[in-house]
Amino acid sequence: MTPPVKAAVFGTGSWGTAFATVLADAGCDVTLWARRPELAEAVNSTRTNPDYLPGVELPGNIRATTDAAEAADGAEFTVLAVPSQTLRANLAEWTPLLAPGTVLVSLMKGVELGSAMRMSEVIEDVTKVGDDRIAIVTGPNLAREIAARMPAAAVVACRDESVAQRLQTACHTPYFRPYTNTDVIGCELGGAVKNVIGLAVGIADGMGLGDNAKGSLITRGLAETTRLGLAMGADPLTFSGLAGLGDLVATCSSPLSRNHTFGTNLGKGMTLQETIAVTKQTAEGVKSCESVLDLARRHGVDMPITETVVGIVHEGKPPVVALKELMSRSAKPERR
Ligand SMILES: NC(=O)c1ccc[n+]([C@@H]2O[C@H](COP(=O)([O-])OP(=O)(O)OC[C@H]3O[C@@H](n4cnc5c(N)ncnc54)[C@H](O)[C@@H]3O)[C@@H](O)[C@H]2O)c1
Ligand SMILES: O=P(O)(O)OC[C@H](O)CO
Repeated sequence: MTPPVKAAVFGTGSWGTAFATVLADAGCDVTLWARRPELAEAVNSTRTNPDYLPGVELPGNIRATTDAAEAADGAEFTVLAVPSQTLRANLAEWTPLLAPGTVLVSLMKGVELGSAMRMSEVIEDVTKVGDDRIAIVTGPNLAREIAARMPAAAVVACRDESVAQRLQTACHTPYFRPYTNTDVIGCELGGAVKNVIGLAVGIADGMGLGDNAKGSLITRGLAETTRLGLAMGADPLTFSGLAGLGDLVATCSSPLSRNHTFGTNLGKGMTLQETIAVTKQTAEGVKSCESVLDLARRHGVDMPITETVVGIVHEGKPPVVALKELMSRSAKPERR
């Protein structure tokens, strides 16, 4: 009998823990790295993650540790599930510990501030591992639903399709259906920009603007994501798939989305500081809206919804003023 695939998951937050559950349910032997000893201890002794996924029973083949070397040892897949803006510093510590030949897997949906790098680019930059050994997982995957074993499809993307297929097998369960893709740029952009559009839709919901506004923002949000993707060499078809439309719909319609909820609070009139204070987990779009706009400018792409979100979140623009500006932009054909 072949031994189980060994996977390490760095990050014991909502998605790290939920994806560890997927891997374990698919038969992998999973080691979960946690920052805090009390959380690692709680995972091992109660088989739950009381801080991030209370009430969800974790499989027996997940073991938590705060020892990064122990987690990384022998892992065929090294999964990274930390906030996008801390990844570079985290990886600098973990790189010497990585198992030889391991495939690095990003679960993150953000763009680095300053460098405007996608997460796979940060991973390549820090570890010097080739892009044929860097994969991403993305799609409509709200952690709490996945942890409850509710059905979802996902995308596993890697430039090397055979690596994507290995990862697909390692995380395929009766409730989690991963599809492979080799368009890493498109898949990563879909995941990062949908958080920004999720903020915009949340703001509109909080302002009570209705479902036509929501449908319009989702569609025009996808249009500006696709424009950026095209300028960066992505396959435009990726954006009508799970990493694009699929994730946008889930994020923009679910109260479980942190980005959507963050936007809703702003739209209802909370200040940025008040909204941050009530947000306990990572809402990537809050920081990545600036790096996505940076990317758009570097590529000469117009992204009015992203620009509007940056205006509201980082420049103190009142949502009603931002709405008026967005609606009074010059008239144009839909496909431009
Ligand atoms: N939660 C979801 O439904 C979901 C689904 C798909 C993708 N994602 C993406 O996965 C990534 C992680 O999200 P999450 O939901 O697990 O976030 P989370 O806020 O639930 O957990 C973040 C984890 O990172 C750790 N962390 C925070 N600061 C750190 C630091 N400086 N160094 C090391 N670790 C640190 C926290 O302790 C926690 O374990 C994000 O990019 C998010 O967009 C989340
Ligand atoms: O909670 P959010 O807004 O980070 O969204 C979670 C996932 O990315 C949805 O696919």
